[in-house]
Amino acid sequence: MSKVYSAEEVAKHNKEGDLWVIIDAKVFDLSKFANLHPGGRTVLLDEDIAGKDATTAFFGLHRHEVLLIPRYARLQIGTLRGSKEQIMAPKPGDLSGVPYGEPTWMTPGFYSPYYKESHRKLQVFMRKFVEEIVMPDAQDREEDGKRPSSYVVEESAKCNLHAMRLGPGKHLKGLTLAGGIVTPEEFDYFHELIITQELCRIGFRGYSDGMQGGMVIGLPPVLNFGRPELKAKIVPEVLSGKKFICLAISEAFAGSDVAGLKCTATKTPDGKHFIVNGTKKWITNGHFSDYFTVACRTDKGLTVFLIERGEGVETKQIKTSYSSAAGTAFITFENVKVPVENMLGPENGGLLVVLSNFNHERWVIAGSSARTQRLIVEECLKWGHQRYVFGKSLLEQPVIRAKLSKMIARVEAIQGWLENITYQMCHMNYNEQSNKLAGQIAFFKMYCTQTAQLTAEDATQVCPRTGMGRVIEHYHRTVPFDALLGGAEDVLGDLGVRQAMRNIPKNTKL
Ligand code: HEM
Repeated sequence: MSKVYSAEEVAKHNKEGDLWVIIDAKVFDLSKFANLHPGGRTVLLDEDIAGKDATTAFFGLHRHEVLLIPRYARLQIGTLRGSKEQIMAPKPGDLSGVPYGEPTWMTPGFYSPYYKESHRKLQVFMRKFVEEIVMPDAQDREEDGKRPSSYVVEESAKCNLHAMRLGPGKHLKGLTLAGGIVTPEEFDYFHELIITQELCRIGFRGYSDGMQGGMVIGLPPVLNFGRPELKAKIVPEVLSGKKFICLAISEAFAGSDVAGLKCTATKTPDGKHFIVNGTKKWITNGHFSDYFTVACRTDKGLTVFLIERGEGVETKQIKTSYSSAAGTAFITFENVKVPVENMLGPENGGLLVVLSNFNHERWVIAGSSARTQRLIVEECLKWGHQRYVFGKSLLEQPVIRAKLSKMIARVEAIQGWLENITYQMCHMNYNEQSNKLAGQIAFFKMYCTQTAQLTAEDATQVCPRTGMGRVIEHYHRTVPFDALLGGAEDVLGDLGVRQAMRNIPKNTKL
């Protein structure tokens, strides 16, 4: 491996059965691999490749990570005399050096009024955590479609990541967060935003949801509306990663229209239980959840219950076009006996419980969308820089630059808006947020998911969809989901305008 070869020596190995190439000052023996090469044997035997420096050709067709995979890295037999490796793999935790690859607050030489020392330290912690613990598992689970490994769940629990993902609040009390980088008292929405944005850098939408996406929306009703005894049992089990929870509202019959739900809960004559019957559909994490936060129709309205997996509860995995790692399920409840103590909030007062966490959920989805769009911009800039057509890099082509200009402008605009909303959230109590920010957040999420779809379209014009473009392909395939989750785009836009209508002073005239 440490052997040094001259270009002349390498050039002698230029035929079938005896085939060497140089890639970035490294010499590879592809004699046996040629027959196994996914891109075929003939391309390697080309007179410009066999025995030659194939660096430009290689990076025009492969991601750098191909060379880091052990079975391929082993093909290296030495290095080229007088040359030095130029292309370095990023180390876990590294920031991207690509312009616009990171939000400005993380870009050297830029300033921000929002982020303190603890935010910066948490960002560094999360980047390493994601790249060392989450990313390898995400890649494997994307291949086999299984749920995130228990190892990732346990490591997340060790640093109280599950608890931090629920945002600031009493549930953090007494916990050591990220090894003590931030205290529960100072933990704010910017800390949570950093966690959300670092997690979605893995670029696998379904896996991200599989990582307790159900908990982020299913546990808050328990925290905010559950009886103390129920909370004392369930919250620690879920935050320690021992048990899983999901939010089960939508049905085949009704999605955004929560008033149209058909799943029923009927009180037993002794008043001690409810009997739940009905179905739920598209429930993130439902397939592997132990607990279900379920909205049911009761005699005079809607009531939310915490239902434990057990007799009468069946879950079936739904095949989605994003990933089975999310455990998206169809659930049936058949004569499920639920104690009244498991009611979350008042009987027939479930609508408020369902609506109570929507702003937070939408803000989380929009924050992920903003960061994933940036990842796509970074992918396209890298690709445009390394891919050569008609003798020039793609970035030297004006049509490609025109696409990128729109993508970059959008991604910078949404991060700026996001940070403004987050700052308001840090300074407003729950009621103020509901009154003043519901419209802002609705518009913001609508705008994020609309721009995300434009960015997905633009990116597919810049970058191929498989191999080099696997991140773009996945993005293009999964991006429409965000436009629906937490409220469909058009419904949100309308909600924002209706909130503005309510607040126009009566005496206002042109
Ligand atoms: C160490 C050397 C090499 C290794 C380990 C390697 C490995 C791979 C792998 C794993 C793929 C599947 C697609 C992907 O994952 O990106 C691939 C595809 C391909 N490779 Fe290579 N390769 C090597 C060298 C080369 C060279 C020198 C060429 C020169 C032309 C080449 C041409 C191609 C082509 C044309 C494809 C198909 C690309 C596509 O479908 O978009 N490979 N290679």
